[in-house]
Amino acid sequence: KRFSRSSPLLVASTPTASKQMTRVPRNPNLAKLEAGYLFPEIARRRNAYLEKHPTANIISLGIGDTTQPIPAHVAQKMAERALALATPEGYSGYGPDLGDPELRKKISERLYGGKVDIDEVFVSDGAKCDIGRLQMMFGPGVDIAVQDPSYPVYVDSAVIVGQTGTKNGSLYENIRYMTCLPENNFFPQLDKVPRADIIFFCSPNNPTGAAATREQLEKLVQYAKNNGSIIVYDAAYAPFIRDENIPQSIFEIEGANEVALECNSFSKYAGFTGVRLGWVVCPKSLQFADGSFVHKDFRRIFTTCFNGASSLAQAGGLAVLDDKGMQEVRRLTDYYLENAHILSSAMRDLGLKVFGGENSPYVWVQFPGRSSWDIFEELLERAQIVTVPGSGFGSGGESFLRLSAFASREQCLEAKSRLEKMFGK
Ligand SMILES: Cc1ncc(COP(=O)(O)O)c(CN[C@@H](CCC[C@H](N)C(=O)O)C(=O)O)c1O
Repeated sequence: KRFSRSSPLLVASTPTASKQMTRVPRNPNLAKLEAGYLFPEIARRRNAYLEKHPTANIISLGIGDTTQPIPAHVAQKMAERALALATPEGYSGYGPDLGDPELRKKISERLYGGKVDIDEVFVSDGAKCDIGRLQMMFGPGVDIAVQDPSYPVYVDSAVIVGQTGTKNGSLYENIRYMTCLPENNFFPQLDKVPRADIIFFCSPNNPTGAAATREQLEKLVQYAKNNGSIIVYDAAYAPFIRDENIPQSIFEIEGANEVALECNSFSKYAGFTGVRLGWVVCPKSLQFADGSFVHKDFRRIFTTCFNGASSLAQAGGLAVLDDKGMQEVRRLTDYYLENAHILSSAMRDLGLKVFGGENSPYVWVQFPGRSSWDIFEELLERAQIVTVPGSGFGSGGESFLRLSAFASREQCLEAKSRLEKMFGK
C-alpha cells in the first residue's frame, strides 16, 4: 500500500544537531513530556521487528486504525465532489467556518435527534485535532482529570499547553487520575477524585472497552455540576454501542448541556481515519466562571486556528449520514464487534482475565504482575502480533494489553490460533 505503515519513510528520523545554534528558548512544557507519543513508538517497534525479520507475517491488533473499505456510495459522493471541483460551476474554495450547514444539520438530526442546535455543531478534521484546539482554548490555568488508563492525547496535550507540573514516576503533577480498574468496574469513584476544572471522559472507553451506563453518566454529570467542572466527553466509539442502556451521547443525560461538550469522529463510523472528519458539540449554554460563553471562545479558536474540514471529506460525511450510510456504519461496526468477540473469547478460553470487547472494538486483557511492555514484546516475538501495552495509556494500564479488533476477520482468526499455540492450548 502506498502509505503502508511499515515504509521506512514514515518512521520519523531523529534530527541531527546543526552547527548553527539558534537563540530561541524551547517551550519548557515540551521538555516535561517524557517518552514519545505512544502510537509512533508502537509503529517504530513493529518496523524494527520487520527489519530483523523481513519475511515475518505480522498481524496488527495495535493501533486502532480501520481496515475495511469505505462504503462504495460514500466514496462515490467524495469522487463526485472532487470532479466537481474541476468545473467552473462546481468549484469551491474555503468552506463555511463551522462546516457545511447541511452536514451540521444532519449531524444534529441523525446523531442527536435534533437535541442539539445546528450552531452548536463544529465540523472538524477529527477528534484528536479538536482535543488539541479545546486545550488551546482552556489554556494553562486549568487542571484536568482523566480516566486512568485513557487515550494519551488528554494528558499529553495538557502537558504541552502547560496545565501540569513535571512527571513524578508515571504521574504528572496537577492531573487528577481517576483510576479505572476491574475492582471498580472501570468507572471512577467520583467522591474520591479531587475537583478538576476539566474532566476528560471517554466512553466507550479507549483502552478498557468499558461503556458507561446511563446511571453512571448521571453521576458524572451531577459530579461536574457539584464541582463547577466542564466535561469533555469523547464519544469516538459511540457507533459500537449495542446495549440499550448505554447512552450514545452525554447529551442524553438531563442537564449535560450546562456542564459538558462532546467530541466525536467519523473515523470509526465509516473508516474515515485517513479522510479526516470529526465534530464537536459545544452547547451555547456552557459558561466559564466569569459568565462568558465557552461557545464564543471555541468559535474564536476554531476560526483562528483552523481553516475547516476538507470539502471532500464533508461530502463523504453527508453520505455516511444518509439512510444507506447508516446501514453501512452498522455493518462495518458489527464486523469489528465480531472480531472483538473472537479475540476476547480466545483470550478468555486461555484462562486470561478479559474485559471490554462489547460495545467497543477494544479488548482489555490482564496479565497480573507482568509489565505491559514485556508482554507486548513477547507477543511480537513469539506470535508476530502487534498490540498496545496498557501502561502506554497510564499507570492504571500496567499489566494489561489492549487488542484492537480492526484487523481483517482472517487475521483475527489467525491471531486466535497463534495465541492458542503460544499459551499452549
Ligand atoms: C478516544 C479517541 N478519541 C479520538 C481518537 C482519534 O480520532 P480522530 O481519528 O482524530 O477523529 C482516537 C483514536 N485512537 C486510536 C488511533 C491512535 C492512532 C492515531 N494516530 C491517534 O493518535 O489518534 C487508538 O487508540 O488506537 C481515540 O481512541
